[in-house]
Amino acid sequence: MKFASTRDKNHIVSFQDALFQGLSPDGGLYYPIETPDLKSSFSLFDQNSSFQDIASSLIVSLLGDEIPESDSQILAKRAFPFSPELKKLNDKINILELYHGPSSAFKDFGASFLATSMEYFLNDRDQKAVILTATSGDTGSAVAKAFYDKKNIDVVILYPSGRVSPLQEKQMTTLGKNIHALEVDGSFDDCQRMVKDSFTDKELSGINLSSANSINLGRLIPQSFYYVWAVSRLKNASEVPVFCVPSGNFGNLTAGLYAKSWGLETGKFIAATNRNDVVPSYLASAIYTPRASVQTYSNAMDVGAPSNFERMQTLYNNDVSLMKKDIIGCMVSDEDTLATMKYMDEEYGYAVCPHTAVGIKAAMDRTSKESNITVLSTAHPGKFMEVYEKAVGKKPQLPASLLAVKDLDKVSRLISNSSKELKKTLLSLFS
Ligand SMILES: N[C@@H](CCOP(=O)(O)O)C(=O)O
Repeated sequence: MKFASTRDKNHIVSFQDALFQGLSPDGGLYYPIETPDLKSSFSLFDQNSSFQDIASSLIVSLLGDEIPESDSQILAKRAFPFSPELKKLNDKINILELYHGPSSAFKDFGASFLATSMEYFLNDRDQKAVILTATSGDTGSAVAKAFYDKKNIDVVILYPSGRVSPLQEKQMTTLGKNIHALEVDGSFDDCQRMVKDSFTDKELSGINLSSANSINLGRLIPQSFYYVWAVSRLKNASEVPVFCVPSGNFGNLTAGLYAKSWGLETGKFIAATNRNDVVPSYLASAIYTPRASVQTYSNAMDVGAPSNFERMQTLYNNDVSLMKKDIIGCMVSDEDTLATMKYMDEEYGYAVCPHTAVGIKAAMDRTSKESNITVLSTAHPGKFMEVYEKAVGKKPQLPASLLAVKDLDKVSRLISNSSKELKKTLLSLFS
């Protein structure tokens, strides 16, 4: 499979180049130019197919010209020593738990595959890489875990000061070694802008920069694998599954749309956002107006200019009516988010994080129209202890990954929200 830039369809690269460039030099995002028909491979998967088997088969189908079959099995095994879990909530709603990996969030699937495949290709290349990542909370912690102590790779994480949960911050700032945390006096959108500016800055061309955000295809492609895994578990349902995806930067949703374009049998996708609802607004008005993000209880989705919107527009030829055939937008308020967390505890004895609550509320509002909805559960509720306590009135249980960092001291460097200051910092660290 080959990949082109969303800003120039004639700029075509291999997977390996897309992986190490992160962003295309013209500022666009790489997208798959081919649309393989994988229906027949999908039909072979069932309840007994493990996540690793599905991942390895998709690596061959999608990236087989660069990763041979024998290596795909090794890569899948190395990248995914954890798996999604599917839980039935009621007759109409299932929950796809994606937080059983090392940082307790769905980003582990993408981050772990990215780190594993970069290490795999770096073995053949005589070079070092610096991974620059913007995070509103979950990406940074997953990337820190996935790349920790990897040879020839340094990671720089930019996060908005005071706008990630205390435990997310601990996950990013306590590892040390090759993981550098920059606390930015600004919003996630500032962090994302600063990262993108660095990719096109000629003075930084001496540093081999790449990204671990969903702008990097190596992060995005593996996120499609769990949709395929979920459908393999939901095969006997009378209706095809509708996926409800809590969305911020829209990488998770875009990965699902790609899987559908490759022949995965799904219904529509519900794009569930918090008050940062630029995509639902676009679907309603056909006018795209990115804007400064506002702070909400579902902080990892506080994104005012979602990166992957560019890929979504390319997929649907900039045609909003085509996009609306596949995507339903839904905005969930902070009040409803907290109320849903409480409701889930009282009604089902099931703890959910604020982002998953946004998805569940959006799904519950659609059950009069859809009867087989799978909500992607994005993170362990323990990562958002303070919001959980506020909503439910008790503390969530913490998984081992969070207990391990809870009492460690954070080490971060505070910088302003200027691309110039980031440049200075990168040059001082890596030249
Ligand atoms: N929600 C994200 C924001 C970055 O999104 P990404 O999927 O492009 O990495 C986060 O938790 O950092």
